[in-house]
Amino acid sequence: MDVTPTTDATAVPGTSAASASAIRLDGIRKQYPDGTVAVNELSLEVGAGELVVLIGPSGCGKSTVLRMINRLIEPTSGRILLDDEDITRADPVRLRRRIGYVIQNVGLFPHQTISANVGTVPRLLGWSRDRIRNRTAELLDLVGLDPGQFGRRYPHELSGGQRQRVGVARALAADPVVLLMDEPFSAVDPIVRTRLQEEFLRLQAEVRKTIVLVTHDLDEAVRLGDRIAVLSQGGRLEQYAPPATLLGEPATPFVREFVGADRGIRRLAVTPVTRELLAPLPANGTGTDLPTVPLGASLYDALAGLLTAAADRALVLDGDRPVGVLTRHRVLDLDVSSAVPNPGGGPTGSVLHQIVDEGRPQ
Ligand SMILES: Nc1ncnc2c1ncn2[C@@H]1O[C@H](COP(=O)(O)OP(=O)(O)OP(=O)(O)O)[C@@H](O)[C@H]1O
Repeated sequence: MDVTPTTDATAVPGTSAASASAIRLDGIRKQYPDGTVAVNELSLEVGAGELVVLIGPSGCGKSTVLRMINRLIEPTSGRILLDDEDITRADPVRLRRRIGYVIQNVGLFPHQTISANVGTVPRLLGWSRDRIRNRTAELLDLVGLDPGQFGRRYPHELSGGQRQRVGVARALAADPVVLLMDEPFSAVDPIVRTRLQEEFLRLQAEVRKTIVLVTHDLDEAVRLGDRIAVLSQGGRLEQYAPPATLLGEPATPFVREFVGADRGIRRLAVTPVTRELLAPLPANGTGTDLPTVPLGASLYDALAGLLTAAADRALVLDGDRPVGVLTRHRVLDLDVSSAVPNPGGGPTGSVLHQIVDEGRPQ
């Protein structure tokens, strides 16, 4: 993706860290008129520039929380703050111009070109035509779509993945302080989805928006989230933690069950190979036939490399320099030793051992 960082946010606003706001949910509650309590007394803080994922079973109130932040749904009680500003009573229309919103299936206007779709909010804000044109081209570039090629097309002339990228570009158009994303990648097939997630992570590294993203997909949550909030019915916050903590130390039986049988494997995907895990290098001249793993790679990738090579040990490289040896058992034992007490009979590292040992070429 051709990414051009913007340093002067007043010239072409849009991609500066300064344009992200912290969010604080302070005891928010939503009771619908029929008596359903969708969210009960939820408090949550999201740092400026942080990507937080809300996850939980269907009907636990994820979308309600998201839509309370941009006031598409009015909280019954509680407060929502952007930085230190209480927005619970702010004008919702003006508020929504500061908050980008990306939904499943994007919701592009079918009879408008891609450029016109991306320029929707800037037009509402009364920007000049030149400024809108420049901004639209910049945003399309940023999400990996050539403005010359795609700007004049209509939504039906794009693939699902391309439309999803346009949705992200449109949400970023007026340099929102917050981006809300409700199942943004779920309408595309798994391969496109993974690619969009990777592109999105690169984009976020560039724009550093404060993002709250709702998903059903734990892998997506683990891949994208700086922190993950697990909700159970009634918008109850079960745990709010970085992915590795959530997988390694589920705080409640609900979370343990929710993160499921393969949490050991998922956890490996978010844990890097560090020097502390390494055995000393083999004696001079030996070990050159071992598979190699870069320092900092995920333990999951390291283990996959070991299994592919049918090897018990890999040489770990810092750049070109070998710095130690990672053994298969070290990876698996690490998972065992860090597993939480497991009275519910859920997964432990020993399950990992079993999966790996049974799946391994003899
Ligand atoms: N307008 C409404 N009136 C009454 N109840 C509602 C209304 N909208 C949502 N609910 C209920 O509030 C609860 C939370 O809904 P919400 O859409 O926030 O859940 P969710 O976690 O986003 O679900 P999903 O993952 O299935 O999209 C559900 O029990 C739902 O039935």
